[in-house]
Amino acid sequence: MAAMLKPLRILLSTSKCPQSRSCSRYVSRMRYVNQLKEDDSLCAEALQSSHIMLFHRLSPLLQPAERGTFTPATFSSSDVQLMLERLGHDRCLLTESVLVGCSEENQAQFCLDVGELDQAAVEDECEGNFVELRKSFFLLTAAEVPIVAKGQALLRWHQTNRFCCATGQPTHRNQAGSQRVCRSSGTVHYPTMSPVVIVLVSDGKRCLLGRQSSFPRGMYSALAGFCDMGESVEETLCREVAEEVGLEVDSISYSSSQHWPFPHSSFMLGCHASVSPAHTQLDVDHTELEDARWFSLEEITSALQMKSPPRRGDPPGVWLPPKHAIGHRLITEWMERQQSGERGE
Ligand SMILES: NC(=O)C1=CN([C@@H]2O[C@H](COP(=O)(O)OP(=O)(O)OC[C@H]3O[C@@H](n4cnc5c(N)ncnc54)[C@H](OP(=O)(O)O)[C@@H]3O)[C@@H](O)[C@H]2O)C=CC1
Ligand SMILES: [Mg+2]
Repeated sequence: MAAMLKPLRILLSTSKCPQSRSCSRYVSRMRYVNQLKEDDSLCAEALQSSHIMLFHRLSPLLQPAERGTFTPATFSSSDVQLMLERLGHDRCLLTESVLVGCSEENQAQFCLDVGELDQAAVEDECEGNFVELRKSFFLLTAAEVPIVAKGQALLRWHQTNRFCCATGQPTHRNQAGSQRVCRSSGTVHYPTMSPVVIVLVSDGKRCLLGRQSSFPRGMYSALAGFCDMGESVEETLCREVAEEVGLEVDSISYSSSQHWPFPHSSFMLGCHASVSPAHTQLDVDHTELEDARWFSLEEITSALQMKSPPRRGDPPGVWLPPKHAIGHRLITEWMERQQSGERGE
């Protein structure tokens, strides 16, 4: 029987706001990660005693956790090296790991794609399953999603940027995987994200959601659109709302942001916007959206309570984005504001 890899149960930590925790620990962690990005030999040393999350063709390895939940499987680098040897693979694959952060205990965290290995054999060794990233978003906690999304996005970037777009020559990564260099021109390439504005429009009593034909059945979300070159967030927001539903917004407020790995790393800037209750007639661009409509507070409240998407044969119901998506956060914020406004009246 194959020797099983013993998973490490560690607290996955992403960067936290300096004011929210002990400042000095946060500062030392951030500086350590920065050093690892800049110093290849320090990073190679850190890799030898690091924690590693595994992916197979960009799907993260998950293991069952308490009460029917799942968690990203994390292993020591020596266990990963032993597994690579047992499966007849070169230990060198380990150096293709990408740095994703560092634990509260200053232990470097890496992600490695073992797509060259037999998927079932790795799953057997590790007592877990590789789960497609979108699906894994429904299984993981809010603390685990960002680091898994970051790991997948970085691994994808390396897989698709092996050649310099200016010279056509191969590019070479640094040990942390935070950049690739074209040695023939000296150009340094960094991982990129496309800025996207996502906006929840309200007329004071209702909020506006749309759906693309590619969304799962019954799912509606806030309007979103990529920023054009040279645009500000405000300009993108006004243009997208005008293009997609034919409305002019009166006011805008920023909510929060999120890295979104689908389909190719967007940087989502989440906003609320209001339109005049006198100008709410929609003129939907059906080349962009299959449907868009206004939703009452009651409709949103009951849609947020749905635990699973509508199945085939169920009565048509509205399904909102998963709880880790910024679209979900904007809708929840709007609902809470409406409820507190109502209570205050
Ligand atoms: N996290 C969340 O809650 C949500 C996230 N999103 C994400 O927001 C993103 C943008 O939303 P969407 O409504 O599709 O955007 P848009 O309304 O801008 O429409 C998408 C189209 O814009 C064009 N486009 C322009 N710039 C880019 C670029 N940099 N990358 C890709 N396409 C571009 C493409 O057209 P063409 O193919 O004709 O060139 C594409 O089909 C999506 O990737 C989606 O995953 C959306 C909703 C919720
Ligand atoms: Mg759009």
